Amino acid sequence: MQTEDEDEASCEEYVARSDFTGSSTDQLSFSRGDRLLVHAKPSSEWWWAELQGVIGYVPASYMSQDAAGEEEEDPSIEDPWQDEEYFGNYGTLRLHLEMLSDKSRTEAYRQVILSNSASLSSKRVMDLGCGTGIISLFCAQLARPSMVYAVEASSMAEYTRQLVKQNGYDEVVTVLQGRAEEIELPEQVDVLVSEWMGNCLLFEFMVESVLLARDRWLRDGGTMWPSSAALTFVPCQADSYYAEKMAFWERPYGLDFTPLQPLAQQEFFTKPKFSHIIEPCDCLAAPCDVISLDMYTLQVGDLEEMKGQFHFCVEKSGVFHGFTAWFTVCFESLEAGGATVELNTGPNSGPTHWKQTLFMLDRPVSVCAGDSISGTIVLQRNPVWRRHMTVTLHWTIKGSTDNPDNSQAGTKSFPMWR
Ligand SMILES: N=C(N)NC/C=C/[C@H]1O[C@@H](n2cnc3c(N)ncnc32)[C@H](O)[C@@H]1O
Repeated sequence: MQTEDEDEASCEEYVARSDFTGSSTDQLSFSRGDRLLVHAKPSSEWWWAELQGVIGYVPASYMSQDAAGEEEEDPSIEDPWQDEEYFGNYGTLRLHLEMLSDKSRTEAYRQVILSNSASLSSKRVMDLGCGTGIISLFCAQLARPSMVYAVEASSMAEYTRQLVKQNGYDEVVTVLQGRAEEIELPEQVDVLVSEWMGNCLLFEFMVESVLLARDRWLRDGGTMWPSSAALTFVPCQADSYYAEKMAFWERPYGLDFTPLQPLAQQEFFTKPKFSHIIEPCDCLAAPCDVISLDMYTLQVGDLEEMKGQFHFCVEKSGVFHGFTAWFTVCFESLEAGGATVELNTGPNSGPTHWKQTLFMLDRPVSVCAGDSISGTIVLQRNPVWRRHMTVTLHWTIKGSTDNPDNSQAGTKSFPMWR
C-alpha cells in the first residue's frame, strides 16, 4: 500500500489537450489546459487522475506531458488525421477486398451508374477515393462519360491505373494519385461520386474531403452521389452480447466472478461495438432517423457537432440493452423525376460490410410495450484526432399508463475511438 508521499511521488502532472465530458460518475470531466495529477495508468486508454481534489478515469489520449510551461507537441498529434496509418491501410488489398466483396454496397453503386447511363453521356465525373477504381470502371463500362477523374491518395492508385488500362478504359478514366483536397483537376465536373461512409456513417470523416472537393470541383448545378445520407437509431435487445461479456462473470465454473463486472463494463461497454448484426426481432421500437445530411448544403463546420432527437414507443416488452445505429444513403437521378437509388445498411436490407453499430447501456432496463424512450444524440467530432468522434446519448424512459413507475433517465458518452 503506498504511503501518502510515496503516492505523491508516483504522481505525474499532465495537461489536458482538449475538453472532455465524462460519461459516467467514475469519469472526470475537464477543460483544455487543465493540469491533472495522474495517479495510475491501469490501461493504455484510461488513466486514474485527480483534478482539484476530484478523482476519476480520464482518456489517456487527452493527456499531454507538460514540459517547461509549454505543451510539448506530441509527435503523434502532428498527424491528427493519422494519414500515415489510414492511407497505409488502403494501400493493401484487405479493405478493398472487403468492400468489393460487399455486394449490397457495390451493386448499389453499379445500379446508380446503370440507371443513369444515358444521362452520363458526355458528362465529366470525379470519383473521390476510388480505391481499386470500381465505380470509375462501372462508368466507363456502362455509360459514355467524357472523362472520369479517379482520385486515390493511397499507393493503390498505381494499381488502379493498371486496372483501367487492363480493361481498355484509359481513354475515359484518368487516375490521379493524391488527396482529393490537394490534387488539381484540369476542369470542373458534372458529377462527384464517392463511397465515403464509415461506421456510424461518419467515422473516418472522409466526408470532409468530399465537401471540400464539392466546393472546389463540382460545377454549379452538378450532382452529388450520394445526394443525401441519414443515420438511423433504434432501442434494442442484445441478449447474446450481454451474456457473452457481462453475465458470463456470474457463475463461471461454479465460481462467483461478479467483482469483475465493473471492469467488464468499462472494457466492453465503453466504446460502441462496430460490426454488430442486429436481428429485426431485437428492435424494441420502430427505428427513426436521428441525423439527416443534405450533401449539397452540408458544410465542413457542421461536422464538429451534430445533434439529433428521438422518441420511441416500445412495441414489445423485453430488455433494453442499448441502441443500434446504421445509415442509409440516397442517389438522386441525373434526370429530373428519375428514380432514386438507395443503399440501406439496416437489419431489413441486405447485409453489408458495415453491419450495424451497437451502443450498450451500463445497465439493461426491462421495458414493456407502451413505454416510451425519448432523448437526444450528439456526435461530437474529436478536436484532436480528426477522424474520431464521441457519441453522447441522453435518454428518458417513461412507463406506460399500466407501468407508470418504470421512469428513469440516463446518459452515456461513447468514444469512437479516441
Ligand atoms: N467508405 C469508407 N469508409 N472508406 C472507403 C473508401 C476509402 C478509399 O478512399 C481513399 N481516400 C479516403 N480519403 C481520401 C482523400 N481525401 N483523397 C483521396 N483518396 C481518399 C482511401 O485511400 C480508400 O482507398
